[in-house]
Formats: sequence, structure tokens, C-alpha cells
Amino acid sequence: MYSVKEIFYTLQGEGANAGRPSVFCRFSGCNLWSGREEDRADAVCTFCDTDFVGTNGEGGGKFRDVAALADAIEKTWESGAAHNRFVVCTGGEPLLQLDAPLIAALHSRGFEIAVETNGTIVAPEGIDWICVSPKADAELKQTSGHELKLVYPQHKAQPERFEQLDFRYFYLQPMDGADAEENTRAATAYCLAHPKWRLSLQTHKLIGIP
Ligand SMILES: C[S@@+](CC[C@H](N)C(=O)[O-])C[C@H]1O[C@@H](n2cnc3c(N)ncnc32)[C@H](O)[C@@H]1O
Ligand SMILES: Nc1nc2[nH]cc(C(=O)O)c2c(=O)[nH]1
Ligand code: SF4
Ligand SMILES: [Mg+2]
Repeated sequence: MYSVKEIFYTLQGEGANAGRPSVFCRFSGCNLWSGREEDRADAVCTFCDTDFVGTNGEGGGKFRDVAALADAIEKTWESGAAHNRFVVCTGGEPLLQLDAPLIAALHSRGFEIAVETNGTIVAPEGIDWICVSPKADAELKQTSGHELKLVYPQHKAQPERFEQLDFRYFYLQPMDGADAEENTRAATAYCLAHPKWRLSLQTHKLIGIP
């Protein structure tokens, strides 16, 4: 059984695939926060911008088996077009649920598979695009992938701590919230001074899409 908060079609807003049409499958639950506001201050990850609690979002639900979830993801792909199918598995923490049978089912339906993970769980084989977003107070176990996307700033997770890891791209993503503008300025300045790092803006928020 898979618990999914929502499944929706949009453009990937962040990182190297920004602008790419994508089905988002947002799995319910996370290992670094309960998702309840009253627990936020004491959580390992305190800045989350996402509601991943329950299964009550658009297209969400409890899927009894792999075929049911893969069918729902396929139906959400715009007009069933055969080409360039791309699914972003996120959450919550998707690696609590994304497993080899689901990867195989999505591949057999022609999807390239991306994941957005906090890096605390080693990814299963076969994922086509691994985006790791480390959290300051959580042990990093997935130390390779396609992009490392660090939310900035996190005082106990400076970029220097990650730049020798085995990733193709290194991004700083300004922390959204009360200090978003200041954080964007700081991330911009860091990238300009350290060109290994690129700026990732949450472009879906800028243009008002999910
Ligand atoms: C909601 S998380 C879900 C996937 C996974 N749990 C993770 O943390 O990578 C998706 C992406 O949003 C980023 N994110 C979460 N809260 C944010 C915030 N307040 N500002 C900017 N990015 C944020 C995460 O770091 C991650 O890259
Ligand atoms: N458009 C869009 N792009 C995204 N990239 C990562 C997201 C996420 O919440 O994981 C996200 C999201 O929620 N929406
Ligand atoms: S690890 Fe990801 S989903 Fe979990 S609380 Fe942090 S940003 Fe949100
Ligand atoms: Mg999001």
C-alpha cells in the first residue's frame, strides 16, 4: 500500500529540470517532521514549505498496489501523450515508500523517474534523476546523485560541507518564509563568489502554478 497526498501535473519548478512538464507524486509522511505545526519547532527539519499529511489532496489516496498507483500517475500525465513522460516523486519523504516494483512499473509505462529526497535514506537502484536536499541536523546517507540542492542558509549546513560529494550539479535554493528576500540575496551573493554553485529559484511560486 502506498499513501499519497496528491498527484498533479505541472512544471518542475526547481533545479536543473526547471520548466519541464512533470507529474508530481507527493507521498504522505516524512521522517524529519510530523507535518503538524505544533511539532515544527522541535522537528529535525523546521523550514518545510509543504503539506504532506494525509491523503486528501488532488489525486491523493491510498493505493492498494503498484499497478493502482502507476495507473493513477499515468492518467495524470497530460492527455496521455507518449513522449517525454516525467514523474517527480516527492513528499514528504518519498524514499520511505518508493521501491523497486514501483520504479519498474513507472519505467514500463515510459516514465523517466526523478526523486526529491532529504538524503537520509539510500535510494533504490534505477531512479533516473536523484535530487538530494540535505538538512543540517540529519545524517546524510545518499551522498551521490544528479543534483544536490541545498536550502540556504542553514547555519549548521554550510555549502562547503557538501561540495566534494559526487553530484553533477550543486544548487543553492533560498529558504522561503519570512526572510525569503534576504535569503535570495545571500544565496545569489554566495553563487557569484563560489561558481561551483548555481541558484535554484522556486519558479512555480513566482508564476503561481502548483
Ligand atoms: C518539500 S521537500 C520534499 C522532498 C524531501 N523531503 C526533501 O526535503 O528533499 C521538496 C524540496 O523543497 C525544499 N524546501 C522545503 N521547504 C523549503 C523552503 N521553506 N524554502 C525553499 N525550499 C524548501 C526541500 O529542501 C526540497 O528540496
Ligand atoms: N512546480 C513544483 N516544482 C517542485 N519542485 C519540487 C517540489 C516539491 O515540493 O518537491 C515542487 C513543487 O511542489 N512544485
Ligand atoms: S525533509 Fe523535506 S518533506 Fe520533510 S519536513 Fe523537511 S523539507 Fe519537508
Ligand atoms: Mg514544493
